[in-house]
Amino acid sequence: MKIFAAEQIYAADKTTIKKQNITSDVLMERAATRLFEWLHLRLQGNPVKIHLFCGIGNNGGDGLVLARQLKEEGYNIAVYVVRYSEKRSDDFSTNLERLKKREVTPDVLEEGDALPTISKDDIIVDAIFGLGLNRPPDDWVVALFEHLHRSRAFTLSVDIPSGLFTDRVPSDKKAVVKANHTLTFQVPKLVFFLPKTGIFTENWEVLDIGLDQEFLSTAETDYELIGKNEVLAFYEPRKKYSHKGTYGHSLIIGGSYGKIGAVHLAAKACLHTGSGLVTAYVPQCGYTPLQTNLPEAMVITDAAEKHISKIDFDIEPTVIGLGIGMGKDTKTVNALGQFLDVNKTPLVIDADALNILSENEEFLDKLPPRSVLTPHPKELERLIGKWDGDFQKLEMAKSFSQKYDCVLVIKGSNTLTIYDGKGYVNTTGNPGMATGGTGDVLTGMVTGLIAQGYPPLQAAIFGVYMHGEAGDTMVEDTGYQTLTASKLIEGIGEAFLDLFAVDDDVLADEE
Ligand SMILES: NC(=O)C1=CN([C@@H]2O[C@H](COP(=O)(O)OP(=O)(O)OC[C@H]3O[C@@H](n4cnc5c(N)ncnc54)[C@H](OP(=O)(O)O)[C@@H]3O)[C@@H](O)[C@H]2O)[C@H](O)CC1
Ligand SMILES: [K+]
Repeated sequence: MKIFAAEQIYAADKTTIKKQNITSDVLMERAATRLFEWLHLRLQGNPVKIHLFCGIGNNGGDGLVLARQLKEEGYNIAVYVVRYSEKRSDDFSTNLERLKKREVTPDVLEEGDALPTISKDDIIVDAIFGLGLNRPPDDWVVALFEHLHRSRAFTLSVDIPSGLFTDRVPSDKKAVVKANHTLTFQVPKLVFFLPKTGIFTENWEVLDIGLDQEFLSTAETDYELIGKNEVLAFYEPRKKYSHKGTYGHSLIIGGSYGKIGAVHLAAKACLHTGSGLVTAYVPQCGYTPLQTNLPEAMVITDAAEKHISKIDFDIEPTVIGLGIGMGKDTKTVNALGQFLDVNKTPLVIDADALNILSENEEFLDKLPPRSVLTPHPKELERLIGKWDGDFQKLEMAKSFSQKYDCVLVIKGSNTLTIYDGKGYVNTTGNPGMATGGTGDVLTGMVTGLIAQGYPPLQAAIFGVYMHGEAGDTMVEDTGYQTLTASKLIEGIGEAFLDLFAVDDDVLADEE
């Protein structure tokens, strides 16, 4: 699903209004009707008090229309206009009049006014600011946000939590409404997925307001949300007359004394993702544990006992997963530099190899085109430098990826894959995966996909999705705390099966 920038959403509005020959007022009515339906389906006439806080623009207008529809259905509402500006949008004014005709006159809240009492069992609808926010809210509006938060009432934000910009991180956390749920129009917003801005809404949901389909499908966006539909398009079925050679030979290079487990995890994940053959290249201390515990993998050993001292092998791998558990011994650093001088095989680079690249920038020029780099935030910072906010981070990551022609997989709760100026936001995964070894599993999976012929970008996006899906499958049995990297590998098969599983709801409809 595409993630549109705010200007594109405004443009989609305009096109829709023109092509459907409607007024903006009709579009607002449609948007607010979706909000009403959502609430009404859940509340079923429950007399709970609903406090609707409306700004003076179209976000506020949505709130006023919702208030009118709730009133008509007999709900217990209180409506407030948060008068943070003298201006009013036309559709706001039209809907204020319509509401007044139904004998609902909102309380106007201005600087210095007493704030309404809200009980924790009430519901708050936040329609104060939407996509039009262009500067930080005034202090008294921030005080109102804090008041809403202190009430601990369920807070439903319209389109976006008020105070959240679409293109920058707010400098003051208090200046944003903390939403329990956000009902966003037509398309998800990028800020729902970034670490410093995603925290303002616990959940979000898209409401289809019928914006012009042609506009939505043809517009180019900088970001895309990756779910099952998107990765299914990449999936390559296994062929009947195939053999292990058809699915490539992955070489996993890494490990050092005390960190052979990382290679074990990556190699095993690589096998479970479908690589035809997997070989591990490790220091000698890794030979026995790997041969004993992972019989499907072959093992080549370095001359040194405890760390990699020279990368030298006589096989022709399709792809190499490099760096897990490798350490940064001087000999290992030299070995990596010499290896990169001659290597032409596609690479997936993680962990210590990334840190070595950060400390030896000249190595970056030696990477084969479209190498996949999988840093966690600290490793990313070492690679691209310090950033100021999530948006600068993304721009810096895009420049880095362009400069070195590499696919950058920024690991996090919504892992973001960057390539060729675009970002792909993953939707699978859970906090149970924040545990040692899960990164090694990802490296193995992406390597295994490239081995089978998936182009690096698709392998990265698909691998990240499947990695999260495996976690989501397994966590149902284990719970967050007990979800280990080994468990994740067990879930890879389920993740593949899930790609083709028919929804229970669909089956029920057919019966
Ligand atoms: N296609 C859709 O998704 C539809 C969305 N709708 C809703 O429309 C809003 C966007 O509405 P808009 O009127 O553009 O913007 P806001 O309501 O967010 O803001 C109103 C004005 O407030 C001013 N502003 C901005 N920041 C501040 C501030 N910190 N303090 C005071 N005032 C501020 C600004 O005007 P200025 O001229 O003063 O700069 C804003 O214009 C969208 O989010 C949806 O909820 C439609 O209803 C249907 C289609
Ligand atoms: K809002």
